[in-house]
Amino acid sequence: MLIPFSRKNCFQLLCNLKVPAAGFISTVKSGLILQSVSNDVYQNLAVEDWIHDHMNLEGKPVLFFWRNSPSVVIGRHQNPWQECHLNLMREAGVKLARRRSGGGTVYHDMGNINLTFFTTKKKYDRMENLKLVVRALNAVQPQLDVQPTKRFDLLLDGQFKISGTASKIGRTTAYHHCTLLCSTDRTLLSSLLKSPYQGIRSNATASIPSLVKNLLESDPTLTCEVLMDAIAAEYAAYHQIDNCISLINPTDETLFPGINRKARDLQTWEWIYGKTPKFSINTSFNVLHGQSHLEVKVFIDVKNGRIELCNIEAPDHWLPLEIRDKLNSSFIGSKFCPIETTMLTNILCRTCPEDDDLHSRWNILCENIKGIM
Ligand SMILES: Nc1ncnc2c1ncn2[C@@H]1O[C@H](COP(=O)(O)OC(=O)CCCC[C@@H]2CCSS2)[C@@H](O)[C@H]1O
Repeated sequence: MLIPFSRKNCFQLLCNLKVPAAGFISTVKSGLILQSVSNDVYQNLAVEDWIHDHMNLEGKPVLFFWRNSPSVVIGRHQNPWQECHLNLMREAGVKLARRRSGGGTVYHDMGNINLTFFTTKKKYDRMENLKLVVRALNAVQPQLDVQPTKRFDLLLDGQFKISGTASKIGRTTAYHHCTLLCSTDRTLLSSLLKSPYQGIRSNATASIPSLVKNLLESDPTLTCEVLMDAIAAEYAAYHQIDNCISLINPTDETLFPGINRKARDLQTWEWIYGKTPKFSINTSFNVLHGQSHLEVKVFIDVKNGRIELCNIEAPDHWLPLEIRDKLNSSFIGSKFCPIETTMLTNILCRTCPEDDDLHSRWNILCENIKGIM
């Protein structure tokens, strides 16, 4: 990829600084346009946290561009089992991240641009930011019909969503972040954002699905680089700052002291799954027994991502009551997660009577339970 002159220039400027780089970041004069060199969703979300927590944005707004390798990003108060196809994501190596802002679930890949507009709380204005993006899009392609909606989405041709918005408002500073679909894999997007898990009840925020489209499908010249350059130019003109994009490395502790810790926190099971609002599952599956099918019912309550209550109901002749009771009680307190369940059920299985038939039923049951995680 060719780095435009303005980007390379700024990067060199940042690298050649004599003063500590963190000093540079926090002593910005009038505004700054940053772009991450990382495609790691946790590292990029950590940059947002860092700027939000450490920068004085008074009179110095910041625009941050970032792109990620394939990831699903859920809102702060969402339930990943309700929002996405976790099994498919594991198979396809797609990361799951929980962001600090509210709202719905989106899919990211290198064809999706994320924009974060950092301001003081007073200057926070999502519509103003979206209008700026629309002006930038129309500057490169005047024929594009893009409009912001009341929900702060951007719609192409009045019906296709090309951008979704979320925000975080702190005590003094705030950020508005949004996506921009340029050339994302739409097939993967829609298959990953469909939950196969049945019978979940919760008060978690639900996403609002839309028809989506990529800008590149309307005009093949609208690559991510072209779009970022156009938005940067519009932002620079609006804020009367240099049209210069500074490349930043989100693992650079000299620039962002403490940032790697923030990225690690965002990657923990406790944050991604453990912050899911309390939910319950009421489902069932059929198992083959001789020539007929039997129904196994499952009721599970999950709090902080851990099983608080478990009730597996199956006919006694298929699974003896004492074994079911053992399974139900040993699940309590464990993570609602297939890896932990595999470990737990393997250990428990060794305590079962040595009976091949029983072991095979046990395996069927455990595979089905893991299938709902
Ligand atoms: N990347 C992307 N861009 C736009 N729309 C998308 C995207 N991925 C999925 N969707 C569609 O939006 C809905 C969810 O819409 P919903 O309105 O529920 O949620 C959002 O829009 C949240 C936007 C969060 C933006 C943050 C910015 C940086 S980190 S993530 C989903 O079901 C799809 O139909």
